[in-house]
Amino acid sequence: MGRVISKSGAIRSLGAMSGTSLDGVDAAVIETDGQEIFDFGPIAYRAYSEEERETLRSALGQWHGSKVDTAAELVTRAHAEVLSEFEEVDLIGFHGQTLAHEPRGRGTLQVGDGLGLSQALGLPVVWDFRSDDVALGGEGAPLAPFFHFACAKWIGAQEPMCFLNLGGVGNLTYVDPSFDGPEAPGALLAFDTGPANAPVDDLMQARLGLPMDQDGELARGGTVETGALELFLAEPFFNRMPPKSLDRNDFSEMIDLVKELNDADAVATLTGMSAAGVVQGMEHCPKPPSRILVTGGGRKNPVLMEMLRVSLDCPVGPVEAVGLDGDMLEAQAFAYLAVRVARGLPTSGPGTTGVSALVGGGVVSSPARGEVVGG
Ligand SMILES: Nc1ncnc2c1ncn2[C@@H]1O[C@H](COP(=O)(O)OP(=O)(O)OP(=O)(O)O)[C@@H](O)[C@H]1O
Ligand SMILES: CC(=O)N[C@H]1[C@@H]2OC[C@@H](O2)[C@@H](O)[C@@H]1O[C@H](C)C(=O)O
Repeated sequence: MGRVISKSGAIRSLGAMSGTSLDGVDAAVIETDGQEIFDFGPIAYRAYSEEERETLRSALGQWHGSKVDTAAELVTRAHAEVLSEFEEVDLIGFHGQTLAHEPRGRGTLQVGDGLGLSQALGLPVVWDFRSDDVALGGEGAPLAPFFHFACAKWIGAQEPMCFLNLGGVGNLTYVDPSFDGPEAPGALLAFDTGPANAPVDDLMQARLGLPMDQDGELARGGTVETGALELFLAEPFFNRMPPKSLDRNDFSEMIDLVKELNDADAVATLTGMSAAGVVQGMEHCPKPPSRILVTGGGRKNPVLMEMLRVSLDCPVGPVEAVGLDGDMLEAQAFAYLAVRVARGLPTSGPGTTGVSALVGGGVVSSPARGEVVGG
């Protein structure tokens, strides 16, 4: 059982993320006051089984109905399993699983029952992080940037730099650490860069029954088909000014652009598209960044990383180079954001989601009191 959340001082917060790759639940503890990172704590991972992944996949793009309910139950159960392993935690930040994201349309949907988790675990749970931002006209994503600002301070960055997350979707955060906090205009610029691993994973699954192109082995032997790459870059998304965000399957028709290609060329071309989206996105950085630190599963794909290195004129490397954990950064982000919500601090702003003013989203559910909106 955790302590009562105080108004100041360090909180041990446990964050959990079920990302767009549908691979599993990442969970990680951090100690923070909602501004500074004091320490990183234990981590855990709970993979989805093949059957569970299929259940989630079949609910993607749906807003209600039995598939959504089944997915939500599965997400809540998987989180309860992994989160109950942790001890000495004060607060939980529960992202849930995004099934649909249409910020300028029907909204954004992250499934999983935060109130039920709170009651099962006996701890306050912060959840539904994105809805308020969307309701106020923001993209609702990406939300990790306020945490990236704290990470830049934690690593002692002095110059503008970028964090690049290569998950199912890619997202980039430009951080200028000369500002005092993430709320300051100009401290952050963030947006989704395009699809990252999702199209490669989908093609590998459809053609070869494999979940990913492990270590870029197939792409390494293929050639990028430039015609398909040009068609991809002609998509209106790439001409839009940031902030901007994507749903996992917004670019699922990319697979059609490579349908005539052999497996190696098709995967190489989809990998090249992911890299090209990032390269295009880098043009929006207000100043040239001193380095790009890469997080998410795509940093383990040497072919994708090499494509980025040859096209970008600043050092590109995994976040492990500065002592961060690229498998856990998103879970840590939602642990950090939970503390900000509990303390009434904003979690997004004009530079990160395009919302017109700072927003502190999120719902706080406590086991005793039920649901309380806001921090
Ligand atoms: N060794 C590897 N070689 C190639 N690709 C890899 C490797 N390891 C992981 N990946 C890719 O990374 C993906 C998982 O990335 P990650 O866990 O960052 O995604 P996510 O958090 O679910 O997505 P998002 O950040 O969009 O929510 C896998 O689906 C796979 O495509
Ligand atoms: C709607 C949604 O869940 N978006 C995710 C997704 O995965 C990567 C990218 O698209 C990013 O915008 C976001 O996640 C990260 C954690 C974020 O909010 O920062």
